[in-house]
Amino acid sequence: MISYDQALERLLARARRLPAESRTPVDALGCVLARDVVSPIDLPSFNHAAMDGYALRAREPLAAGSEHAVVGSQAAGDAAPASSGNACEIMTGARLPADLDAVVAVERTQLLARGDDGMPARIRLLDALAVGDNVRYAGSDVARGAVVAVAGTRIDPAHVMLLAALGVTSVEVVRRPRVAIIGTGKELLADPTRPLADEQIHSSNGPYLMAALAASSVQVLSCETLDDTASHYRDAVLRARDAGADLIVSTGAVSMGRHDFVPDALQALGAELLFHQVAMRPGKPVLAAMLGDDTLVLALPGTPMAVAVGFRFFVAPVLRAWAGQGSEVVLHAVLDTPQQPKPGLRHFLRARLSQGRDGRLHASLLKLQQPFRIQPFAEADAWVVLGEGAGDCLPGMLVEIVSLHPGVPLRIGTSGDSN
Ligand SMILES: Nc1nc2c(c(=O)[nH]1)N[C@H]1C(S)=C(S)[C@@H](COP(=O)(O)OP(=O)(O)OC[C@H]3O[C@@H](n4cnc5c(N)ncnc54)[C@H](O)[C@@H]3O)O[C@H]1N2
Ligand code: MOO
Repeated sequence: MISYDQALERLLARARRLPAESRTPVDALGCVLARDVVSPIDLPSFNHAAMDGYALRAREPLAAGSEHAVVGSQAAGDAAPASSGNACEIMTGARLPADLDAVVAVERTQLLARGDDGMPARIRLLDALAVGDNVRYAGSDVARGAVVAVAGTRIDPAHVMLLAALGVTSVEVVRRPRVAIIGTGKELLADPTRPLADEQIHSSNGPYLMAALAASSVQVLSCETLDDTASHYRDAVLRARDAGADLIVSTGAVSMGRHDFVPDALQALGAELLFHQVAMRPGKPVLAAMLGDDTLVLALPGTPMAVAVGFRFFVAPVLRAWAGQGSEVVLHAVLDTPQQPKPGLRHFLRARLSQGRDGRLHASLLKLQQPFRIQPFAEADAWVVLGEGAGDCLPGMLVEIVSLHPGVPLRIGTSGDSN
């Protein structure tokens, strides 16, 4: 049986980067940039007022109490007016007239006179004013030609705002991976609107994988639920491959039982076995195989936590490699619960996180860790990963933690009762 690290290495050795495609920034949400994005313009693109008030010329600093004639009014969207040399009424976001270089907020002035048209004609400054006061300079946010997002960045709404402000109409992103899901087991009821027979269970692995994959911006091609017939599994695998799946994730029928046909079925299809059984808990019976050069099959054990671990610790790193992203940053927390992991196995344990009074992140293992239990998964904040040689783990030691779902920041409980 190989170790988790060896298994992951074999997977990543076969993970080629997916091709790039062009998308609008909004359509690129959740996709990973294949190339750096360079700004085509300065942002802001012109010097503009940060306040509603008056634009003045302050090359020589203007003293508090100084009086100024006001000519004209400039609102956001107005073209730059001809230079008058006088003060000019101005609104937030309006382009600064070419010869003016400072803005005073209207409430920091005294209005001395209005013109016949009712417009401000003369003002007095309540404070001194210097060049650049309340001016937002062209290029002060982003300079034209600057790299604003690097290849490997996952586009989030903040990037969409930035790209839109720069007038970027298309970006090169890595094509979304195409994944097909196959659930096996004649006990499974896939349609929750139908009544559950005594011998049936609701299928939760398929919906979980659909949700987890969608949250990773993967295109889910299909989600099939099959009985325990090997030929049905082979047909479903071939259907998924022919539909263009980069990855087929199946659940169940991969262990030692009479009905665990997956290893033989994949062999019969001529798949190249990468590994079967990994020294880890949960999820030990996991199998990986290549169907040709382009389709990876990950056959996860059916037990719900074996599926969750398989997704988080095998599927997620492969998705990163396909997107040209490196491995995730390794995070640590102080262990609050003693644990005696079985030597030689990599353990993935569900934990609650809190920020202790010492200001550090603390991980408290949930009591019920059996892999069939789903409730503690929904209560957990993170995975704690214990290595094969972790030995007796005592409270106070630092342990590796991994967010429950890829791409989602760590959820941290608010109890704060750790010390
Ligand atoms: N003799 C041995 N028996 C088992 C071993 C072993 O080493 N020797 N390993 C155990 C481990 S660890 C796991 S994990 C399971 C995995 O078995 P399979 O991959 O063959 O999975 P199934 O038997 O098909 O299902 C296991 C369990 O999960 C339930 N299940 C399956 N699919 C779904 C689904 N879509 N939604 C919800 N629940 C599902 C299924 O009903 C079973 O209860 O094998 C151990 N046995
Ligand atoms: O892989 Mo299993 O989930 O330890 O029962």
